Amino acid sequence: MELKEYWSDKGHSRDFKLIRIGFVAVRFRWLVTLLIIGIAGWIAVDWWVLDTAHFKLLWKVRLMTGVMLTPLLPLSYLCKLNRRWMVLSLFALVIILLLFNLVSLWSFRDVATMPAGYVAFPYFLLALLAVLPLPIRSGVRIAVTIMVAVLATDYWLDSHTLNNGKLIDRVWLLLCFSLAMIWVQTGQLRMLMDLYRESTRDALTRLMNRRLFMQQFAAVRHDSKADQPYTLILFDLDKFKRINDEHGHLMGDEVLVRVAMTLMDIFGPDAMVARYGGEEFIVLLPNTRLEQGVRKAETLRLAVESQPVENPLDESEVTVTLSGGVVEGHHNSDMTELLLWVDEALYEAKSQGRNCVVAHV
Ligand SMILES: Nc1nc2c(ncn2[C@@H]2O[C@H](COP(=O)(O)OP(=O)(O)OP(=O)(O)O)[C@@H](O)[C@H]2O)c(=O)[nH]1
Repeated sequence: MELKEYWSDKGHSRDFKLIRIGFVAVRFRWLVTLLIIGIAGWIAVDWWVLDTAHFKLLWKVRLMTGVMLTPLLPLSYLCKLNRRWMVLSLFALVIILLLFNLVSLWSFRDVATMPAGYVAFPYFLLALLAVLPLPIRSGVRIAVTIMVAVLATDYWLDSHTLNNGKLIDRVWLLLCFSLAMIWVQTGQLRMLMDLYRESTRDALTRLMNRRLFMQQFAAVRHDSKADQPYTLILFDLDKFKRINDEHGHLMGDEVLVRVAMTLMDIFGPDAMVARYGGEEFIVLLPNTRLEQGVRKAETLRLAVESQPVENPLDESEVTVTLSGGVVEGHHNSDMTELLLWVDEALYEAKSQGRNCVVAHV
């Protein structure tokens, strides 16, 4: 995992972004529910520990905060669909809670006599936000917003000076909590990413699996413009059963891994390469015409044929060949039909004696 994957979600795949946002939305909803209950429920503690005049002011502030937080519950369902909504909801949550903190601290007037539980709210908030699997950049933004707001509140309510021991203690403690929050958030992001990779990658070749490929295929088809065709190529290793039978399954596995690496080398990062089935590989080339797709498929076929695979056990070598079918798709093409046609083209290549590429026209 690269550092930039932790830093921001820019490099994340569209599919993973949606999954992460869905995950954040559910946790966000629970967080808001917990805060509404907790902030309103604390009225009982206020009644117990505060004098009547103070209590009469603070219970209204608590109820008002609960009311302001409530619209975030339905908003969390929109977050699931769109990153902007998620950012907006998180921002609204932090601002409402910082306002609550400001009014609650202001209501004490004399900061020196304030009970510890009330001063601890910003730390509690940082701890709660750690449950969200956010990239470091988002965590830093949240931490900076909370830190600036808390220090400004302190400055305004307390001594009106920045040269004050208590303020330095506050900064130090806020920094520690912020770092802990970012550390836990990144850990959650990493866990989510690992789980996602395990569920979308083929265990042997590390190519994307069929499930993810079909999602990506649907997305490319949906996004492609009328004048931007894409090409689908289906490859199948020739007489692969014989390799397994004559050289063992370990060698068969080695062949699959080597072919997967050659596929990645030839088609590059813009193509979507997946293991479609046992010894079948599928490639989607966005913004590519049929002739270009056929040329690329030929390049791959020649590369595989010219690179014998070494047996990891006895260092003998096996020459492998594959056949391919190619089809061109458009934004209004039917996915099932395209898959059927590419399969027919591959079948035709097998019928023509294997080790060749056939285009569906
Ligand atoms: N080693 C290994 N073999 C696999 C794997 N997945 C599928 N196979 C084998 O792939 C073989 C596919 O054989 P067939 O479908 O008969 O096709 P073929 O021998 O390639 O013949 P043609 O496709 O007609 O050229 C079977 O023997 C499967 O056991 C795998 O992950 N590892």
